[in-house]
Amino acid sequence: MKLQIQGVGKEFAVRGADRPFTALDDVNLDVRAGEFLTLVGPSGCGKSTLLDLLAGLAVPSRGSILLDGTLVEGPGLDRGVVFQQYALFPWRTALSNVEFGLEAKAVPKRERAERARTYLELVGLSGFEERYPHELSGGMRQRVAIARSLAFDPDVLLMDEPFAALDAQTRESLQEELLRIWQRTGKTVVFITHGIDEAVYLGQRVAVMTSRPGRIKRVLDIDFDSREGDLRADARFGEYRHEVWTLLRDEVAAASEVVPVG
Ligand SMILES: Nc1ncnc2c1ncn2[C@@H]1O[C@H](COP(=O)(O)OP(=O)(O)OP(=O)(O)O)[C@@H](O)[C@H]1O
Repeated sequence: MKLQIQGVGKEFAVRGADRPFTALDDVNLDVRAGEFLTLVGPSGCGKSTLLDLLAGLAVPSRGSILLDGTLVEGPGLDRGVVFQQYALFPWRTALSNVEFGLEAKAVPKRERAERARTYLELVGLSGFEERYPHELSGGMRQRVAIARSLAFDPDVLLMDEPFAALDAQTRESLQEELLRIWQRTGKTVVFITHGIDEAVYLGQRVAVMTSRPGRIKRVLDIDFDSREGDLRADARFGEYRHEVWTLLRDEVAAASEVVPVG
């Protein structure tokens, strides 16, 4: 197993409330090496909280997270994180943004530039190396962010709604590219999304979360004969989509009934 999430809970202190708020409660999930797992759930169910825990940006209140059998205790270069907002350095060019992670790994300067070029090419951005973030479109910036997280060659990619801010067409082409990159590199990917189509299209498994507190409600295997061609036109795509939709509908209804503590 690449990642093991075992009995994980996360509480937050809430101003003015005498009890803490339970964002995650007893989350159990294993992610296999080389797997593409998507995570869906109603708004506020704790998806980003769970990703922060996997990234080591926060610590669980209960339970543990293991990466290759070792307890995750902080961020590390074995995990690359891509957020919804591009989080690029505005004063650095695309190339220099991608080189950033390599500086942390003490890769020599010449090799850094070469590797950064290779990854920019992989995400379809050859010719844009010297552009600054403000000179790139939203989709291009997100490609740079992906190239940056791939460049230092992490085993695991953690992605928090990376395509949510993009228009439908750009999103679809980036989804396709991400699948291609995943197939080529064999990374383990955990991908959070609001989109049911996106979850079914990208994931080999889709984990559906419950609302408040967040738990894993069900993990569905998405089993297409082949990932070539137009998956969305496959009859089974519609069936999986409906299954996830039904699981989510109950949770969204439950979430809207609950009055938040504090
Ligand atoms: N630092 C914090 N302090 C207090 N509460 C927090 C904190 N971070 C998150 N929460 C609460 O924990 C719950 C889960 O938040 P989280 O951002 O993980 O949800 P999400 O599923 O990613 O939501 P969305 O889909 O809307 O992005 C929310 O109710 C949120 O208000």
